[in-house]
Amino acid sequence: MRLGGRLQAAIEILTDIETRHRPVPDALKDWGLSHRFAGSGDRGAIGNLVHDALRKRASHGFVMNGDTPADLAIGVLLRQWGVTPAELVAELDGDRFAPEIPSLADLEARLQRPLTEAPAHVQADIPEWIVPEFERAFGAEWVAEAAMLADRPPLDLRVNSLCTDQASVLAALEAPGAEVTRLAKLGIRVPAGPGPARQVAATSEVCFAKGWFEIQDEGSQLAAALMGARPDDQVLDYCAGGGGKSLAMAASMGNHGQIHAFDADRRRLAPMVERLRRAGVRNVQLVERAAGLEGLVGRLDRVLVDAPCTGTGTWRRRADAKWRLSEKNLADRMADQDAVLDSAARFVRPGGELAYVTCSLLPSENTARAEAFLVRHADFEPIDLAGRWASVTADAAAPLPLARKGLGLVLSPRRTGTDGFYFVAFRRRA
Ligand SMILES: C[S@@+](CC[C@H](N)C(=O)[O-])C[C@H]1O[C@@H](n2cnc3c(N)ncnc32)[C@H](O)[C@@H]1O
Repeated sequence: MRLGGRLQAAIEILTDIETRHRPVPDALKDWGLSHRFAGSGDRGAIGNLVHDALRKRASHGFVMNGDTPADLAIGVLLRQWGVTPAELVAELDGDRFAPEIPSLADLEARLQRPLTEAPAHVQADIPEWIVPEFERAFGAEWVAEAAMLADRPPLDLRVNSLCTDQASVLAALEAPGAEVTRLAKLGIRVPAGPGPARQVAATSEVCFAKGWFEIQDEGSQLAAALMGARPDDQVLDYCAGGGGKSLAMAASMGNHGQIHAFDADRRRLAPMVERLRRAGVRNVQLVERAAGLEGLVGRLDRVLVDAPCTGTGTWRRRADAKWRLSEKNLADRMADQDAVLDSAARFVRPGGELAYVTCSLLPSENTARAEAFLVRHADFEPIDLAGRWASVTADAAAPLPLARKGLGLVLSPRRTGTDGFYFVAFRRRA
C-alpha cells in the first residue's frame, strides 16, 4: 500500500472508533480481517497512525484547526512523522486510494499555528476536567509530565531470572536498539521506532516460548521488586489479574516460599496458568474463590493490592482510554480502591507488610487513598522506601521518586522513563 491507502485506512478506523465507541485493538483487527491483502508493514503503519492520532488528539486538533479523523491522521504525518505538506500533496497526487486532503496552501497555513497559543490542557494532550489532578500531582511540571504520556512507548521485557539472564536474552532477540533498562535490574527495553516502523514481535521469538522473558513495563517491574519479597515469604497478590507481578515476585523469590494469587474476577487469572508453566514458576498458587483465602487471615508476610484504577499512567499504550475517562469512572475507582484495601489488609500478619500499587498518576487514587487508609487503620504505619528503592534499582544514583505531596513513590515517563505507577507500603504494627 502507498501512503494514501494507509492514510485512508487510518481515517476509516478512527471513524469506527469514534462513532461506534470501539476499542482500538478491535477496530484494527476488524479492518485487518476485511482487508486481507494488507501486509504486516501496512498494518503496523496504519496501527501507528491510529495510535499516534489518539495520543495527541487535542494538540493535533488545535494545530490542524479541526479534529475529524482526517485532521488527526494528517496531523500525525505532518507533526510527528516528519512529512512536509509538499511531500504529502505530491505523494497522494494521482493515488486513487488516497483520501481528499486540504490544498498545499491550506496545510501550510495550518502548520503556522503555534501550539503555545493553545490552552494548557491542549498542549498537555489531556481532558480539561482532569487538569487539577495533574496540577496536584506535579505542580509547575504538570504540562510536561502529561505531554510525555502522549508519546509512543517502548516495549519493555522482564528477563526471567529463573532460567536466564539479560545478556542471553539480548543476544537471542533480533530487536534493533534493545538495551538493558536503566532502573529495573532484569529489564530490557526495545525503543519505539519512528513513523511507520513496526514494533518488534517479541512474543513470536523462540526464547519467549522457552520462558526467558515476559512483556512487562519497567515501572511494573519496579513495583514488583519494591515488594521486597524474600524466598521464604508467604505472599498474597490480591488483585493478581493476568499475573504480571506474581510472576516477577516468584522469580525474585527463587521459586521458594509461596504466592497466593487471587482476583475477584477469577476468569482474569486464566492466562496465568500458561504463563506460570512457560516461566517454570512453581511457587504460585491460584486462588479462584474468596472463600479459599479465609485460612490466610492475619498470616501473610506481604500482601500486594495492585488496585483497579483509571490507568492514567498507561495512556501511552491505551490512548483511547484517555478521552473516554469520566469523573464518574474516577469516583467509582476510588471507592473500589478503599474497599479492596480494607479487604486485603485483613490478611497481613502483625509485623507484615501491605503494598498498594496503581498504574495511575492521579493523587485522588494514590496519596489520597493511602492517607485515607491510614485514617481507617490505625494498626498500620507507612514504610520508608528509600532503602528499598536503592536496593532494587540498577542505577545507584537514581533519585527516589517521592510523591510531590504525601506518601509513596510516583513513577512516570518523565520522572523514571516508565509508565506511570504509584507505590506505597504499610507495616502492620506488631
Ligand atoms: C491492575 S489489575 C491487576 C494487574 C496484575 N496485578 C498484573 O500485574 O498483571 C487490577 C485487578 O484487580 C481486580 N479486582 C478488582 N476489584 C477487586 C476486588 N475487590 N478484589 C480483588 N481483585 C479485584 C480486577 O479484576 C483486575 O484484574
